[in-house]
Amino acid sequence: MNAIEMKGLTKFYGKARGIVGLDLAVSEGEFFGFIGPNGAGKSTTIRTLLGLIKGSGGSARIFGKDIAAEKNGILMETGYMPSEALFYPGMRVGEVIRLSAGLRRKDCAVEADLLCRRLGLDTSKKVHQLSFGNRKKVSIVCALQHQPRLCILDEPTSGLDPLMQREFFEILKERNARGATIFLSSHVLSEIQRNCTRAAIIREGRLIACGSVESLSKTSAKRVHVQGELTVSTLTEVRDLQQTGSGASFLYGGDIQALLRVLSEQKITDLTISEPDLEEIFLHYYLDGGEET
Ligand SMILES: Nc1ncnc2c1ncn2[C@@H]1O[C@H](COP(=O)(O)OP(=O)(O)OP(=O)(O)O)[C@@H](O)[C@H]1O
Repeated sequence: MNAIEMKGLTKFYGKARGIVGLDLAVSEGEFFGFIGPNGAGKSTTIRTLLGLIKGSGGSARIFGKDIAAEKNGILMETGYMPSEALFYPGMRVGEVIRLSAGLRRKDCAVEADLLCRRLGLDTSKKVHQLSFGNRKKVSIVCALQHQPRLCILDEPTSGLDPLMQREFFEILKERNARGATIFLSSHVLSEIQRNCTRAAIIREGRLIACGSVESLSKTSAKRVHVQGELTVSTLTEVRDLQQTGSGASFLYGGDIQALLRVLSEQKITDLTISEPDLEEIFLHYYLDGGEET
């Protein structure tokens, strides 16, 4: 069963583009990454998907239910963590967490306590006195305490220190191992590469790639490191050219024979051609125009 299904999902803010014609399906049990730079449309996608803002076209389903018709039922089995961590000022952390559990009409006290201990969150503090990172922890507890079937997390790790990020992903992996579907938006490609099995890339409101993290890394672009004197001006499809002390490094998306011909005519002493990592794939899709899906 698909945990998430979008067909032609579109949102315009007046005349301004939010997202256009998104087709995306995420199967139940997946750990899915949603990648895009600032303003690409990640939050708009998530908010439209959850019915928090009204779409301008297309449809969205969660566990087969139409978001427009069955919003309350869907929200009961979904945990949503927004990218901002905003709460009513003056409330204590424990009160915010209990209020959030109350919205689900569920006693989540045991799980909330466990999450707070794992994240090192002091429930007696007032939320407005917390740092951004600690407010993000409150959001995590609110999103996960009712042990939802689907966790939709919008840039969840921004503001968390590296130790907390590690603990957070441990928690998500445990949930995922128990069957929960994780849908996570991020700019941090290394965390998508480490944790997700599939991912989609969004650019200017449109999906430009979707597939296993492994297959996304296998685009035509290669990372080329060369030692020695190098001129690549005769080659097209060269991106992200960086001169290093003794050579150069660049992303190459063109014909490999043309590359080898150019390199063979130059005074190079060493050559490495490797698969780019997700960080570099992202550059390929954004600098190069990428490959449309
Ligand atoms: N309330 C709004 N009114 C008008 N335009 C909006 C509104 N919210 C978002 N947009 C526009 O929609 C587009 C997508 O924004 P969105 O916040 O979804 O991107 P994002 O990928 O989540 O970005 P970020 O990583 O910065 O959070 C942007 O061009 C943005 O300016």
